[in-house]
Amino acid sequence: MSASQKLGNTTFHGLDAVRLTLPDGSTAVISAFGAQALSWVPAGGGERLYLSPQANFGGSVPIRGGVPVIFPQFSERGPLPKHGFARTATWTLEEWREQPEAEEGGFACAVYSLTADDASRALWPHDFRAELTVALTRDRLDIELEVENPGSEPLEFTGGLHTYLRVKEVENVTLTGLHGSRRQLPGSQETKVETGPELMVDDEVDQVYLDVPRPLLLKDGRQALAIASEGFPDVVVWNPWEHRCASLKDMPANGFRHMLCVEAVAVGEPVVVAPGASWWGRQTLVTLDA
Ligand SMILES: O=P(O)(O)OC[C@H]1O[C@@H](O)[C@H](O)[C@@H](O)[C@@H]1O
Repeated sequence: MSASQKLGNTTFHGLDAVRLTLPDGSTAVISAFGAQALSWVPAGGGERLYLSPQANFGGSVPIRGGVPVIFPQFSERGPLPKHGFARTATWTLEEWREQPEAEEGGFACAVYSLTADDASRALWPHDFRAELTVALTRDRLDIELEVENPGSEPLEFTGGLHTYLRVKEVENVTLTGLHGSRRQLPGSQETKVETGPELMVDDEVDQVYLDVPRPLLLKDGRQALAIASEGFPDVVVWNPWEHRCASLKDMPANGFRHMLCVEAVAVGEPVVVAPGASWWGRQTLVTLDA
């Protein structure tokens, strides 16, 4: 099955989207707007991505939740709009496939592309081709960003996958695997080694961890998630907590209780892609539920 001219096989809150389904009942939904995964439900389980009930699906502002693609600038660390322009661009759907007969319960994927155009060049005067692939297999979601440099100068960017994980109650969650990594202090280049054996969230957290060995493990009661990554050296952990959440128009007042962003990013050092070369980074989520 291929979608040639269409932007998906369904709509989601009015946006063109692809819904991937496996024979075991696992599903994922990805919108062409932002090439953003908006839902992932492994077989027999519940939703694992947080999508704000007040998210704006108008197609011009970022969607609060799922897995926004941050490119070519992380946050406000440069002159571009916050988190770059890829999350507010409509990507081209190159292909979607469902292979229910594939080994180990089937395979499904959707592939999107985004290339430089007049609008992107006005902000960022570079040629590029980005490809975002979302692959669904049993118990597992892989999201991969590939960036090609068709230009004649090196291409430099920061960015990543801003994954909003759904949790039952954030104060009861533990994130393991950051111990020993360097944590960048807010607003500075200084770093401190993380000494805690696991991260617990009981206040606003907005931290960049540099060169983090993977996988990480997120435990949420009887649910657990392994968070692996290749190509993205750094991790951002973000929860706005009560006060900042109240200032976000597209989050309900208690939204912060049900989400934790564990982002696979390249932030400490920009990615540099040589002319004619390409780079890729991937985040893999695997359910390990009891
Ligand atoms: O509200 P936005 O633009 O989606 O950003 C959300 C958060 O994204 C995180 O990645 C940043 O570290 C935070 O500083 C930021 O607040």
